Amino acid sequence: MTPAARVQASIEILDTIIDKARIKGAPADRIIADWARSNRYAGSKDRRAIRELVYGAIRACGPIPDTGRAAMLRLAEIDAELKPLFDGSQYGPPAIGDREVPAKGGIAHSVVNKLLAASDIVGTEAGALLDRAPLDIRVNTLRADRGTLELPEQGEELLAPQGLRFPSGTQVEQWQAFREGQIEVQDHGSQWACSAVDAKPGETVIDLCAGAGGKTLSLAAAMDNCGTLIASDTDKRRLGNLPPRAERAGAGVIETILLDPGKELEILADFRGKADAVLVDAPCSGVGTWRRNPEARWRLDKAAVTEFSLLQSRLLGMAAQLVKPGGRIIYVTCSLLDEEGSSRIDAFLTAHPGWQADALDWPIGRPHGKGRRLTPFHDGTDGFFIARVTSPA
Ligand SMILES: C[S@@+](CC[C@H](N)C(=O)[O-])C[C@H]1O[C@@H](n2cnc3c(N)ncnc32)[C@H](O)[C@@H]1O
Repeated sequence: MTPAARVQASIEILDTIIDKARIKGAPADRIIADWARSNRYAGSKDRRAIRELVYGAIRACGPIPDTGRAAMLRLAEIDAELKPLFDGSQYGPPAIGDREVPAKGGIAHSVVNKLLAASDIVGTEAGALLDRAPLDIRVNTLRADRGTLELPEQGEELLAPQGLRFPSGTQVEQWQAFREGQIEVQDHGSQWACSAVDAKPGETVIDLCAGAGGKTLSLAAAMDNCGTLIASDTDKRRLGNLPPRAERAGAGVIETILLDPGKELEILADFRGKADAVLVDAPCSGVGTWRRNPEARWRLDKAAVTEFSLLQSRLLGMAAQLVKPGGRIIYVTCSLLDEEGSSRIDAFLTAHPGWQADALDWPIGRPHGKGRRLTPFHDGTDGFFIARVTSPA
């Protein structure tokens, strides 16, 4: 494909992304993958360049743009090499008209900006939410150790004991160490969220919202495959991705349990009052992951945040019934909105007298409410709120 044809293809993909974002349909990643599947003439270099252009344009726009072309024109305002590619050539985008207006820049639409400001996310702190994320891995101690593992590239050692950082886009999935389960892709902040669980061999630990098990695998390593580790979720497809990952990682201790929304506690009845720790990695708006999903901000509205906050409180209430006396709940969201973070823990502590928030005394993040906040700007991680509360003994 010519450079101009790549720009035009990106504009068409952006049109679909914008349409789908308006109706909260398919995410950008899936739309790009679908496009690649149905346009086989695009080689790997074309696909990579198109992906860069699409994500570049999404990052460059603040509120949702009217069209893919307006989004690309916005990117052309900050990337001087793009403008000449609007050349009207075959398969390329038509020349830029005198009256054409690029989409607006900024962080997000005004409602989301207000939500961020209400949680003290402004200025450079807000801008960093749209940076490109590096590629962090966790060395899986069930199969290797950071001190001795040899990798094709030397990563930067991170503060998390098994964390290494590589440049964005490093294809670690192609490394032998990945195929052999010696490393897992996991954001540095997510590694700290797991360390808040402080899971020990022999304990009973429930990862209530396990998804595809990114954090469960880390808990299995911390437990040295010894004890009871339950990975539950209401999403069959996500949870179904966990067993093959666990096998690759040698994490034999994990048991998956599919939950029925509304009947979670019935299904987990055997564990009531038995868990040493319950990790609630709750569904949230994902504000802290905009570096990876910048288009998620076009889908966010106040009603969605309120809906998430209700579910988050319900999950915390469930977790309280699962822990044994003296047990702990670790609450994590990859959001920086207080309504999904510190306010949920405040509400939990008010509704559960006798429970106490633990200090998470770490070399990363800052205290925030009764927990800790990690941000792309300060910590170079995804944005997280992390808190640990302990029940009366
Ligand atoms: C932030 S994601 C979890 C990510 C996962 N822990 C990881 O590290 O990859 C939140 C998960 O909560 C799940 N979920 C939503 N409602 C739930 C419920 N009522 N009970 C348990 N899990 C739920 C979603 O399906 C989603 O997989």
